[in-house]
Amino acid sequence: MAQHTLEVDSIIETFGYKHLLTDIFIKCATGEVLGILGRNGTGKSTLLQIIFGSVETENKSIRIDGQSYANAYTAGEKITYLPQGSFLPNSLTVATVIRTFLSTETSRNTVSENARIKPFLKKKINALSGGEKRYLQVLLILNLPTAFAMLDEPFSQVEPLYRADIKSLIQSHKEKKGIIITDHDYVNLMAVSDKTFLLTGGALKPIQESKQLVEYNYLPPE
Ligand SMILES: Nc1ncnc2c1ncn2[C@@H]1O[C@H](COP(=O)(O)OP(=O)(O)OP(=O)(O)O)[C@@H](O)[C@H]1O
Repeated sequence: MAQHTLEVDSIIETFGYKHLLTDIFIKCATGEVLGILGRNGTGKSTLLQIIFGSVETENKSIRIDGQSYANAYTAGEKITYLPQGSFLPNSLTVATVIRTFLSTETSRNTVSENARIKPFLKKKINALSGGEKRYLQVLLILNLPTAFAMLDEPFSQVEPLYRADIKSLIQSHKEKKGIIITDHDYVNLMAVSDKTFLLTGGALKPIQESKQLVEYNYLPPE
């Protein structure tokens, strides 16, 4: 199996007087899931978009397999990003979306045959519930042939049984990818992540156990 490495550092992002990101260092390899927690507005989505290349920043260093990228999304099959909001066109059917989004027969079949998706193939996207849409999007993104996938709130709007499925999907796809996720569901995020970080004060702090989340004022005191 091909091994890939994503290295991120030297990111500086400031909005007005607000220093959002100042001290970021990420190293992610094939087979790893990195989880990023953080309070609302600490910059998690902005960080993922900077890595992807869809948000400009004052300074950054994004390297994949040692090569620097200004806009990693332009670099073919290197990296993909699940945004926080839906990217699915409402007027298309699920079957059409799968055909349009995925280019290989194998990946199309994998998604179409998924037990949760199969009953919806003829439905239009706007007829799916929020959680059904989220599940489909996670499945599409993970089935792209990229070396890295970044998932912004994959558990959002999703019922507990779907969350368990999404955790299994992430676990199975990490065999071939490096995966970075951010979410407010810290229990599922920590369960699926090999390494967890808390984004606070512009920096990523390594988290080994949930009591540190209380110390950093992310979780209320028990
Ligand atoms: N283009 C912009 N101009 C000014 N401020 C911005 C811009 N984009 C983001 N921000 C601010 O940067 C901060 C971080 O936003 P971001 O969406 O990255 O946070 P987040 O950690 O993902 O939050 P949440 O958990 O609520 O999704 C917010 O305070 C937001 O208002």
